[in-house]
Amino acid sequence: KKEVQYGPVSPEKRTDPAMEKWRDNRFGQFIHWGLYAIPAGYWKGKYYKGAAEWLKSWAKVPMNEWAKLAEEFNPEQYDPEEWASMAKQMGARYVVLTTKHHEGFCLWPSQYTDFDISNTPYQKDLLKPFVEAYNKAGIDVYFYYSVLDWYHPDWRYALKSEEDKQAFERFKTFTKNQLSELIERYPSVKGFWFDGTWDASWKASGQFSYELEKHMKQLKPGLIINSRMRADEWGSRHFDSNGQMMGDYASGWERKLPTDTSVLHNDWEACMTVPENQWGYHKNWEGHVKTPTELIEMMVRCTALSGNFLLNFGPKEDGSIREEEQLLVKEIGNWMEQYGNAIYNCAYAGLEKQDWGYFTREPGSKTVNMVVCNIPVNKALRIQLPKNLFIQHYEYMGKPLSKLTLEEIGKNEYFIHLGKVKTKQPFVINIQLTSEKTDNGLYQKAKT
Ligand SMILES: C[C@@H]1N[C@@H](C(=O)NCc2ccccc2)[C@H](O)[C@@H]1O
Repeated sequence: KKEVQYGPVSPEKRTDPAMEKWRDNRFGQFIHWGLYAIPAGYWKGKYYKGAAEWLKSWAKVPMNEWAKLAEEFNPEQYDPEEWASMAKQMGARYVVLTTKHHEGFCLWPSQYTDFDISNTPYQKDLLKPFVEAYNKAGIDVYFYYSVLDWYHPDWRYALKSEEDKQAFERFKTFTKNQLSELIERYPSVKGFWFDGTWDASWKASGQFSYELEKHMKQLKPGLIINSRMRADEWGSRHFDSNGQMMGDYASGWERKLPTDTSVLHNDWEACMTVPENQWGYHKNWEGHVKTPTELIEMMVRCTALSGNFLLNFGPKEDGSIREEEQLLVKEIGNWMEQYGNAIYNCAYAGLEKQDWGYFTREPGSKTVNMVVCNIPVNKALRIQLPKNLFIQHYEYMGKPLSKLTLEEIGKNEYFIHLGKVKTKQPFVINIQLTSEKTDNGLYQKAKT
């Protein structure tokens, strides 16, 4: 065991209402919006296949040239009410918006930099109407904030000299000032999604990130901060040198999902792109674009392992939403309308995973949701229950797709026979579990 002075600020599994709401939300909308949406993956007529919000890096654009984009930023079609209504239609219960990405451009008028929305043709604060619109829609607002800042003269990747250290001290003060400003200007914000914290300079600032987390939580009690914000004084990130999570949920799951129950120890969230790797708007998506069904299945997998799923949108420079993303709003929204109760407030059900899909359960409920993503060729869904549990009842959630029958095939082992079922989307079957072996559903057919 190492002596860690600047490790966790809050307990690993907070039980306060704000954190309980974070867990209950389960499904969030990520929004990456900034100057990078203007070039949208192209620079001087050349196509860059890398992530569009990193175009400055791929095209090796000097900052004074990149910063000129601010002179063009004028999103006439920006309508946060429309964005909020789409998010609500999709069934997202929280949103995470990039207030400042690695480029350093701020969507709000910050008193600590001139590289912000006030120095664009648009001029007005983009954040205030966004927060109001989403809160009005009943959606919790979180701010993404990149520590890494390509614009700020005092940013340093590493602290190699006394000059570096002095510059980075100024940068840390700037960072603390901006974060305090965001909390003071937008007090209904529920939390922060930190990014851009992988460089040596931040890994050498464990005590600072510890004190910054404390400071922010003093400014706003209940604030929720992701593990990616933190390093400890030994340079360990997300988890301190003794393996204790720092921050309120593990946020290392970027474009990848966990595959086993080892994640259950902490709250966690996976963030996901629709194409293989684009967060900011790119004019031409290359390669595989995930279908609504694929994304629904990812969301279900997260819920089944007690985690949140954060699906990314990249609005265009004018504030409009691309076709592919509008389709997701509609398709995922339809699914959530029917089956959202298998996601919201739900978590790991404690049952052995089966090939046909996922179990989810609202903690404490007798009802287990079986989310079927792969219908077996024998049309039978295998269930293996712990020895003291039996199936008391079973039925489709929502619209019945066929006549279900239950067969006991072994010790606490069952098949639910689907019969003839035709569907294009995952569907849900609810089972009621009981601990006494009464008419455990087997005799259900006898009643009808
Ligand atoms: C949430 C995403 N994180 C940003 C990113 O830079 N990811 C790439 C990356 C991930 C891990 C280590 C270094 C770089 C992307 O631009 C998105 O904002």
